Amino acid sequence: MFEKIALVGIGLIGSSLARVIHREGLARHVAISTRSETTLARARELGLGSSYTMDAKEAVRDADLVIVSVPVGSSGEVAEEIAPALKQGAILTDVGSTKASVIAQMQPHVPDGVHFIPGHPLAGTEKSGPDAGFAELFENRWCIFTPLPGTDPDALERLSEFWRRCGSNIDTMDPQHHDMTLAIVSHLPHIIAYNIVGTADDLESVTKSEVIKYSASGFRDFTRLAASDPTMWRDVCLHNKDAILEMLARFSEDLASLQRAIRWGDGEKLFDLFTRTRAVRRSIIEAGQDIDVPDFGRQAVEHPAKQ
Ligand SMILES: NC(=O)C1=CN([C@@H]2O[C@H](COP(=O)(O)OP(=O)(O)OC[C@H]3O[C@@H](n4cnc5c(N)ncnc54)[C@H](O)[C@@H]3O)[C@@H](O)[C@H]2O)C=CC1
Ligand SMILES: O=C(O)C(=O)Cc1ccc(O)cc1
Repeated sequence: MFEKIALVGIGLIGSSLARVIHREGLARHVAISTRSETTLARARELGLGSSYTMDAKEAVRDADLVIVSVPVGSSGEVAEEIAPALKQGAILTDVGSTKASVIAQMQPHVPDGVHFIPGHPLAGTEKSGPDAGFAELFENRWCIFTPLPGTDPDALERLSEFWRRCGSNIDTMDPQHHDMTLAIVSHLPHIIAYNIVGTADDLESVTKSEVIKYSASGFRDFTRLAASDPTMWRDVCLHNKDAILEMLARFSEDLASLQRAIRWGDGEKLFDLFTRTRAVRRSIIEAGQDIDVPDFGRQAVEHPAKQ
């Protein structure tokens, strides 16, 4: 599909892209660049690309597609660094979990004649680094684009086709809508997980070994999310602040209402809420969106409805 693809950042997402690009033969040359020497050496050991450099400018030179896969707080500095070396007509995209902030950071540096199309694959795990990636990560997952006004339709179609070849389904929306939606479906669940595991870790009446020994699967599910990369999630919180605070405010109100129902023995209210939420889970399954992640996401479980 492309003569040369440059991957800036080669962690979970960048290395998964490298693997699927190789498997599907999507580029003749894959240039890999990252800031950390150790990570770059590991990427080389894993044979993830065709060339390796600490100099992002060198990696993106002559690339037809440049994919920036770094924590969202670093996207501005990366854009500034690579801008002078971007080829005319190249497509520049990212995979960041927040969109309005990434656009605000990157767009000012994008030269005329380069097609900047912000993107976000809704696919990941709690792991990070080049060893954590796998070629199947994007299979049957959504990739959302938040194109800027005036985006070249041909460039958008080319990038969409690339992600389809990686296994994803494509959707487009505006960045604010993306950030509000992701705040409730992804960012809040992670924040809640960090909080509950932190609360359990603080408990003095229950020893740490009891938390580990008796952790039921509900708590264990939270610990998986709470094991996610601290740099990445610090940046998500700082760069989707307004939407997250809005969702946290709603969540806190609803939690207070739930707390009151428990305090006053309002079983009917509890039963009604739990019935409503059970229906949400059923709708997800019926929509074929129930992609379970046993073995930390390495095997997508086929849902019976899709067989
Ligand atoms: N982990 C996940 O489940 C998902 C992550 N994302 C987004 O993908 C992006 C990358 O995340 P991961 O691959 O999970 O992170 P990661 O921690 O596995 O990898 C990050 C990579 O970026 C490099 N890096 C950091 N700062 C840099 C800089 N200033 N210049 C050049 N390279 C730099 C690191 O050396 C590393 O190679 C983030 O923006 C994240 O929000 C999107 C979907 C899912
Ligand atoms: O590990 C999980 O369950 C995730 O939710 C992964 C994830 C993290 C961040 C994203 O922007 C998209 C997907």
